[in-house]
Amino acid sequence: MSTPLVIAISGASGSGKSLFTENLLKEFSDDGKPVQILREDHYYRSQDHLPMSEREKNNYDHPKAFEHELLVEHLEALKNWKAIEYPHYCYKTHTRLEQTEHLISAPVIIIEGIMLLANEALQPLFDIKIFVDTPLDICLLRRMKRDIAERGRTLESVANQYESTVKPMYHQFISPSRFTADVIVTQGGKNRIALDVIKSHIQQSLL
Ligand SMILES: Nc1ncnc2c1ncn2[C@@H]1O[C@H](COP(=O)(O)OP(=O)(O)O)[C@@H](O)[C@H]1O
Ligand SMILES: Nc1ccn([C@@H]2O[C@H](COP(=O)(O)O)[C@@H](O)[C@H]2O)c(=O)n1
Repeated sequence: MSTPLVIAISGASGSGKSLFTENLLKEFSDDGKPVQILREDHYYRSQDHLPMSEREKNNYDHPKAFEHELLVEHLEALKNWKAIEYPHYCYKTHTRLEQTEHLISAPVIIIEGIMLLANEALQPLFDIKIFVDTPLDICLLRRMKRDIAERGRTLESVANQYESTVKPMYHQFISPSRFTADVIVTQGGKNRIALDVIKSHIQQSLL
């Protein structure tokens, strides 16, 4: 049996990574090819030991906020057709959930997240590296809507976090990581041509 193909999808928060991933997944679900999806956000470090007031102050846009060691371990296992205990994360309480999910490997594994291309230890595990490149002002507007509707944030907290960590960390870590990508996707999660090109490359690799 061949080694699973691992596709990393990165870019700024609100750039359209999740939508692009969902749309790519649909392409393969329609064809009946098993695909497994992972999210880097699930690997945010547990903060059970800290009170909420401390958790709220954390810099979630620094590479150290993620337990990348565990993600490396999990990707290595999946590449060897072994199952993993996939962590789950809660943005409202800023910590991991107690329950994990037993996840089996698949011929295609897609992982999406902001810091994937900024971490050297992860690079050898990726077969295709994609960077979703969306202007930051559009990312901010999308993030505002989403964080208020889905992640229990206020307009003021989104604006403060954006100025203090999201924007500076984007320029320090995420934006430079685009140069390690194989493909840069403009127009966010709905770029039909990018989806077709990547789908066809994956199909060729699976032959
Ligand atoms: N090309 C697009 N056009 C319109 N809305 C989009 C587009 N791409 C993403 N969105 C919307 O923007 C929001 C953030 O996108 P999402 O994929 O969650 O970003 P990310 O995963 O990069 O943080 C979502 O509500 C999504 O539906
Ligand atoms: N407790 C947390 C954890 C993460 N964030 C923010 O999420 C962003 C990454 O997720 P996307 O789906 O937007 O890519 C990142 O920019 C963190 O600031 C948070 O606010 N709270």
